[in-house]
Amino acid sequence: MSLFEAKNIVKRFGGVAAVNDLSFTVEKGEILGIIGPNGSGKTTVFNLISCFFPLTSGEIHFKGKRIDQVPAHDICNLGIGRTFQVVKPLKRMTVLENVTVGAFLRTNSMAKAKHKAEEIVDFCGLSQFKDYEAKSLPLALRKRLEIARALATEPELLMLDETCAGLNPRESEEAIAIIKRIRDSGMTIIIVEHIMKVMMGISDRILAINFGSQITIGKPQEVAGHPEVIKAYLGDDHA
Ligand SMILES: Nc1ncnc2c1ncn2[C@@H]1O[C@H](COP(=O)(O)OP(=O)(O)OP(=O)(O)O)[C@@H](O)[C@H]1O
Repeated sequence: MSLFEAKNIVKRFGGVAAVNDLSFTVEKGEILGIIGPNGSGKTTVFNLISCFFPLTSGEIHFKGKRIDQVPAHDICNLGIGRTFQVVKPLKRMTVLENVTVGAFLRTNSMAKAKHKAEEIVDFCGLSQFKDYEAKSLPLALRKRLEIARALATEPELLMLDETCAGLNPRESEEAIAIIKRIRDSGMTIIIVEHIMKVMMGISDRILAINFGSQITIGKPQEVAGHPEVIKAYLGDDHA
């Protein structure tokens, strides 16, 4: 049984099918990358998985249970963590406090939550900033904090939405190094990134979508060479 399964999921906003009959699985320990041009439905897929929006039709299963009817605030409890394309830290709290809030999902003990948060802050390379207010951090560190907050909830499936967007090449490399460390810890990840090189290097499989529908799914090399993927990214002349 797959850890995660989306079955024929559809999301319509008025007349627009943002996600149109997508089906895919994610195996335990796997990294699935989702690629597609702007507006192709990647963030909507994340919002459907985290029950931010109700499905128009289809089903979502996690650990063998149907979860698409679960209230959004319970999704994290079930073991699905996510970051947002637009980062949303608790601005007036420090880095450590932000991560501690996440850790409270799994414990009522302040000491245990703080200990867990310290470990994760360290893992994400944020130790020297742990007493900084979140609002004072530059974007690259706020993005790292976003990952740390999600990790603190001890997810079994982590969804990373454009962690490298807005970062310069050096900051992107640092973010990728953290994502690789998370991968090496055995975490199951669904990742959306615009930088193809990042997606090729980090994903076990890639799901390519356009207009909310699947173009293809498979190993990174196969997907990158697929004529429809090349066409979606570069236009007809290159396919
Ligand atoms: N809340 C909403 N209401 C109406 N339409 C929406 C909503 N959210 C997304 N859409 C539409 O659904 C489609 C898919 O958008 P989505 O943000 O999922 O794409 P994306 O692949 O994540 O784009 P990007 O790469 O630019 O972040 C777009 O046409 C978008 O305008």
